[in-house]
Amino acid sequence: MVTGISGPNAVVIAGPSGVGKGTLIEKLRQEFPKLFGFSVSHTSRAPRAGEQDGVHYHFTTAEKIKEDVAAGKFIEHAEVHGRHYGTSIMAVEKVRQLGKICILDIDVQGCRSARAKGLLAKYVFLAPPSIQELEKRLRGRGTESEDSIATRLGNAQKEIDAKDEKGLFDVVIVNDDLDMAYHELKEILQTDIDQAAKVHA
Ligand SMILES: Nc1ncnc2c1ncn2[C@@H]1O[C@H](COP(=O)(O)OP(=O)(O)OP(=O)(O)O)[C@@H](O)[C@H]1O
Repeated sequence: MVTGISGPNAVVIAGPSGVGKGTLIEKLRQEFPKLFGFSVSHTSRAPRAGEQDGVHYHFTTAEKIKEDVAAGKFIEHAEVHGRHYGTSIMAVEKVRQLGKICILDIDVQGCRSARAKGLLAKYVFLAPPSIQELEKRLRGRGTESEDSIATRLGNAQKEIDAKDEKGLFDVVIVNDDLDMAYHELKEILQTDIDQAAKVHA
């Protein structure tokens, strides 16, 4: 259970790849540069040139991450090519202590885990107007291979089905018109934005 009493709650944004999570997060950060922050993840991979411990990542060992995951200290974790990554409850709590709204861009499984850990947050699901439009956005972004687009679309329906899971999301926003979706997102976060704005006035 996250116990921080001061500072705004976090915001969890989930939704299929290509729906526009990054785009909306960027809009929030541009409009409110001081009010939003990201948690620093843990990783067992070695730092790259210029990467600072505690800034870009908390660099640690696979054993320590596994131990902390077992102890329930992580909201989500994954092993990718033998390297461990994860978001600790403490890392999210640190952002709150700075008076900022911590943005978590995580998948549905990560949301379930965050809920189970009692992470205080607004849980937002971002849905595409249709699968066809999602495909169009993934292609339009120009970052994915055909294989990658197929994988992402294959995963999308399962993610979208989770939007109605009882007790998981506080709100579902359909990202059809970008400005309207952004307006809805800000409305959901208004209390937290006001709280963070007081700290950073
Ligand atoms: N409302 C919208 N209408 C049309 N295009 C949009 C809209 N929102 C986002 N896009 C475009 O769709 C593409 C995918 O958006 P974005 O990269 O933000 O998705 P994402 O959910 O963050 O994906 P990923 O999970 O793969 O990082 C981008 O090219 C973006 O400009």
